[in-house]
Amino acid sequence: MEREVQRVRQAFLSGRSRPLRFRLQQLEALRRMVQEREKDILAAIAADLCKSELNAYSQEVITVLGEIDFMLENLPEWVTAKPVKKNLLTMMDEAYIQPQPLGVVLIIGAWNYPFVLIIQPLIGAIAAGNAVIIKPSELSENTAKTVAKLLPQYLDQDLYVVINGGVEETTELLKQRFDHIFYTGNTAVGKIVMEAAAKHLTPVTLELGGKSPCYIDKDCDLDIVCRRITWGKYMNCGQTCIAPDYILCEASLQSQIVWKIKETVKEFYGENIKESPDYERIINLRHFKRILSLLEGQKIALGGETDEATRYIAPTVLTDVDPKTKVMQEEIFGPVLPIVPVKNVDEAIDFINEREKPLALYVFSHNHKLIKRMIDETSSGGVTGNDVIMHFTLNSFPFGGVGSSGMGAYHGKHSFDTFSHQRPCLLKSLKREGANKLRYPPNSQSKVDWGKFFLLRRFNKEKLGLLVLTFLGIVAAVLVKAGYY
Ligand SMILES: NC(=O)c1ccc[n+]([C@@H]2O[C@H](COP(=O)([O-])OP(=O)(O)OC[C@H]3O[C@@H](n4cnc5c(N)ncnc54)[C@H](O)[C@@H]3O)[C@@H](O)[C@H]2O)c1
Ligand SMILES: CC(C)=CCC/C(C)=C/CC/C(C)=C/C=O
Repeated sequence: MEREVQRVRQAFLSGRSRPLRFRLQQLEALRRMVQEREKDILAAIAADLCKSELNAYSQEVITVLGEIDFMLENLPEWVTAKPVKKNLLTMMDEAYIQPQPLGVVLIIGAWNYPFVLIIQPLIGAIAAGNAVIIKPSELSENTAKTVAKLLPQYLDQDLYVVINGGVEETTELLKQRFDHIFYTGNTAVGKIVMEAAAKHLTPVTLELGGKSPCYIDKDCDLDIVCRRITWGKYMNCGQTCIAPDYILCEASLQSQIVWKIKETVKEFYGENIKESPDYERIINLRHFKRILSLLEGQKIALGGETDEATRYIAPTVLTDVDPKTKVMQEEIFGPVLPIVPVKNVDEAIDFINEREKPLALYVFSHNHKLIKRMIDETSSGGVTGNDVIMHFTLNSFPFGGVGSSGMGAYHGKHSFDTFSHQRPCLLKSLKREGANKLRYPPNSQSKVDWGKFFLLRRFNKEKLGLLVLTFLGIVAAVLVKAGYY
């Protein structure tokens, strides 16, 4: 492991990942890989998650292709140095911010969207000029193997390396020194990753999970609300980090919500859900049993049918759920939707704020003010009003959690920034030493006064004013040089 990381570091130190042209070439090669090997990629995802190729394409491949195109279009602008505002002391100097790669980045992926969750951060890391080690999830082993086979056929083999393995290999990997670790997965392992990173003072991005609430106001169109929630909750069989985890609403809305979700489930997946190509399965038996245990003692208003042999759990809704029960204590990550009755929006806001900060928050209402209030008075990684999931699709948004749902963010320019160091560069001349004397010892009251003038005074930005100030600066420099101070 150590040798492998060392090999990638040597490749980074060769400097070849840095030129813009190289980054663009690698991103184009990655796009070619996705386009030419689409069938292999879709087959692998399908095998891992019992997902139709159409769904794998729309949920994972489109996102990746969109992200690559966005990078190719914008990267030339992002990599250029950006001049910054100057003060009177640096007026004649060159001051700019130069984004630079961090070095060797480790990307650890999760199994539930096994392709996009490693390739989307990879795109950002390549765009920012880094070398990358990718550790896909061992639970989605078909995608892990496919990515390990395909990447070296298209990308630089020393700069971008896939290492497959489970807990043992990841633990070994985490002992190595990286310049950034980007981890996607559960919060408990997030803490392990952060602890390992702390040993080398390595910065981390943690894309974690949580219980994302969904508040339904009585002033809304329940048909549309329930269709959107059904889509977001049961997509990927509920195994989506930003799926609505539970519903908060007035008790009287529950029966209508159950009825409308039932109708929508029929519309989406037909009479025999097990035969629908659009309904996936639970990733493994451990998760299957974990999800079943959440149903114990609950009032099942819809679904509840299961089949252990195929790890099938029907789209399920629970009503009148007691917040103290197990289903409300952990992220569900399966097709089970509890409804917790609350009296009103005030109680919903308190309910959300009494718990860990979620990765996403959803609120449905015709009342725009109520939506704004919910946003103002709560915290979550992201929010979508009157829909679910959709904030994920906008790459102008930073995607990430807050508090226990994660730290840092990515997508589009945010990925580029995450994997870059914004290096401040000030280039002075060895001339104009007169003005510099102001800061050299021995100090004096008049030097302090000039220092205050140069550094603390706020001026309006009119050009004329600046000219006057520059003139004053020159006079001060001349006076200092001539020894008047
Ligand atoms: N925020 C996001 O973008 C996002 C996306 C997907 C999933 N998630 C969250 O991830 C969770 C589901 O994923 P998961 O954690 O079951 O995925 P997982 O089991 O695939 O684990 C994630 C990664 O952590 C590694 N890992 C597991 N145990 C480890 C250990 N002890 N030490 C070191 N590494 C270890 C695995 O090898 C894997 O690569 C949910 O909580 C979900 O909300 C978040
Ligand atoms: C809008 C469509 C068709 C797809 C969105 C795909 C999606 C929800 C991807 C999720 C990726 C992600 C961060 C998953 C977390 O578990």
